[in-house]
Amino acid sequence: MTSSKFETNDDILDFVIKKANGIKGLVDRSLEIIPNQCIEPKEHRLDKSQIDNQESIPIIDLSNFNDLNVEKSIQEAATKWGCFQIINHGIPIEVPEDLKDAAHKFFELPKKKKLSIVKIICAIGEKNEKVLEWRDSIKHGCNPQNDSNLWPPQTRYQVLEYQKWAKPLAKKLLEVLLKGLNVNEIDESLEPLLMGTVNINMNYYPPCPNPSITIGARQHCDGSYITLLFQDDTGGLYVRGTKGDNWIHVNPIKGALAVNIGDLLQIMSNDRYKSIEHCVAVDSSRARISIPLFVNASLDNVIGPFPQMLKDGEKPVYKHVLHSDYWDYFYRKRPSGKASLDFFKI
Ligand SMILES: O=C(O)CCC(=O)C(=O)O
Ligand SMILES: [Fe+2]
Repeated sequence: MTSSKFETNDDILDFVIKKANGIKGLVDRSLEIIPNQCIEPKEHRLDKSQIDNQESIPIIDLSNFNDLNVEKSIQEAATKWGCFQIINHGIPIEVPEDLKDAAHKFFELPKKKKLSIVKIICAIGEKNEKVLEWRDSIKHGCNPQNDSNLWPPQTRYQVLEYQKWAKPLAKKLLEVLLKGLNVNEIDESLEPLLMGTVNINMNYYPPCPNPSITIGARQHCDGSYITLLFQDDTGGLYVRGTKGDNWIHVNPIKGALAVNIGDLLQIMSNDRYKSIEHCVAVDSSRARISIPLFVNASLDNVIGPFPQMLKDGEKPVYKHVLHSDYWDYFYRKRPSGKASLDFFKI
């Protein structure tokens, strides 16, 4: 790496965000020093002393999905952890593997070619901090109103194929989770609320010369109902353990998917299920790919605890708010960890 040719921090933001070169563009310029705009404040870095190798999140075998014990393990994992991995989920191994290869192809395109295709999303920290996460992302909106012709040709076919398998799986998982709340199966009236917006993102974490002072994805909860996450075998995803301040590594398992409970399900379940706080550390020598599928409400839905949660006189923990207002708040405040739920709290 050579020394930075950027004069000011604004130059970096301009290069990475406005000119959409991404963090990969920075790495390709072989900077010797990590730019200030990518140095994560200490309090948001992953504290290695809190990594707990004693705990691990449940691995649930879905070979017998309709078995009541399997349903119970899913509901228990969502209650205790907010996160679990699933194996034998029915998606043929080559489908996510092809998706991963497609992501590499896209992110490793020469800069100009990549930029002419699509805008890269860069995640930036709290308003006044403006620290960039060490990753580049793209989003594929998998909804009737989204036109897949606008997706990169390098990823289009693979994402279409993956969503064919992953969307029904997500729906089935949601159905089991709702069953645990005594909410009926997802019928026509519930489907727009529960699966109104489905997005498949691709995250590319370039190798980082000094991973201890950067963060791939800072501590957050997903704003979804659930997220299905495919990760490659690099490792680096950490979730909150049950002791409050410990972090647990989500060990990559070939072909497995991690399932995260998001804020929407914590709210709708009036705290029965817990959204999982998580973060990603980057690697010094390998680029990492992860592919989350976020199952969300539509922006014009009103979100609040299901009436079934409150029918025996239980007090609501959350108020009803317009889903789009939550995202306005999220992007304005960039809340860390579980603070994303504060907007809904009564
Ligand atoms: O890369 C990962 O494993 C997690 C990514 C993530 O948390 C996100 O995109 O919301
Ligand atoms: Fe996430």
